[in-house]
Amino acid sequence: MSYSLSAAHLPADLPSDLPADPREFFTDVRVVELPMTTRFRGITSRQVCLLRGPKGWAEFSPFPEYGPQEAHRWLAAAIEFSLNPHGPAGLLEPGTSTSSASPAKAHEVPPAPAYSGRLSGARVPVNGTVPAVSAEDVPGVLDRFDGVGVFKIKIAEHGAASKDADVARVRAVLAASPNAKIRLDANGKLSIDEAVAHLRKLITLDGFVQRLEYVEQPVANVEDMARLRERLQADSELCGIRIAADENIRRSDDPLRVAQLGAADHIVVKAQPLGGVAAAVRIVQSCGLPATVSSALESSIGLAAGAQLALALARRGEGEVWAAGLGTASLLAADVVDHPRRPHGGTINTDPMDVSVQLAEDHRAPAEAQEWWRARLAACWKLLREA
Ligand SMILES: O=C(O)CCC(=O)C1=CC=C[C@@H](O)[C@@H]1C(=O)O
Ligand SMILES: [Mg+2]
Repeated sequence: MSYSLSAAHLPADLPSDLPADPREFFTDVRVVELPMTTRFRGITSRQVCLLRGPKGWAEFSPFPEYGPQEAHRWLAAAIEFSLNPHGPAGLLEPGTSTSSASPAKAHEVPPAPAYSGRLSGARVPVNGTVPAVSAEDVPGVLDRFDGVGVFKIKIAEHGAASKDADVARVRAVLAASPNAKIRLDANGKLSIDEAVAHLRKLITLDGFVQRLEYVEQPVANVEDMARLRERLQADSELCGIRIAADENIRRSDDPLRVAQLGAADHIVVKAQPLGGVAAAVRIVQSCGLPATVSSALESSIGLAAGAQLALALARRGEGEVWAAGLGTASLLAADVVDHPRRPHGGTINTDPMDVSVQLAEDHRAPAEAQEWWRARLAACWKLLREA
């Protein structure tokens, strides 16, 4: 199956008549810097750019190290959301589950474990996210995620050298939350051999195998993911372990390669990096693998696009949904809305929200950051108009 990134990643309903100047489309632009409760992904504060579009606020917040080619898809997502704050219409017909569709390559996919959540009204179930903290800090982190039934635990922050700390952290989560399922995320920081060695150690933990849903991006490149998956399947101790692709989907020029190579049992999709809700749904449909929606560490404004994506996939799966990695407002020590979109009872609100002008002022980013984000917005806008 051939796949063109630019066409498939951009929302079908992106207006063709975008004005030359983004300020004619976004009537208010605010750059904020939000402190975090815990270091995550190497940062202790998160800068995001808030944009008021035709139908409300949206967020543009590619990570600072991403160049315009990658970041312009994030802007497509902001445009889409600012035009469709309740999600693009007519995306999915209920009753056609994306989770049970066949993968693009005939590679045996083990049956999915019990779904980790069920859609309830306008709220979606979420996982808690455990940064690479020390084992003793685990209970404090878990407390921030009210009622969640699954925790995603970061591992391999320093590659294989993190093994002992990872084992201690995972053990602490299993002990502190005895009924929760777990997921691991290595962000591609292990080699195949290191991933196998890590997993051999982790499976010795009480309850690990039974409670593990999947390991997200254990190794970096998609070919290695396929090799590792084959190796796990052939290993009598590790054969039940499922692999999920994250970076191989959201940072790839060809997200469908994951399914074509049989590189994963599961995919992680994020609304902003994939160019919006409609584009992400198309990728899930084309991959034909079960999907978890996750955040890009957005403010409560940006999390709404992820929540709409989770709702769209859940409707298609007749209400069943993998708990989304959208509980990350709990990793922020400040937000830009009056009632942050933090998990309660294991779910988050999916409603569009208004930026609090007061909070946006309180957390206004420094002048040089304002300038940098405005230049970035202009560069990405230009690329989108040329696409
Ligand atoms: O999925 C989650 O539980 C939370 C979101 C999350 O883990 C991430 C958000 C932003 C950047 C990423 O490095 C990271 C991820 O790898 O999934
Ligand atoms: Mg990840």
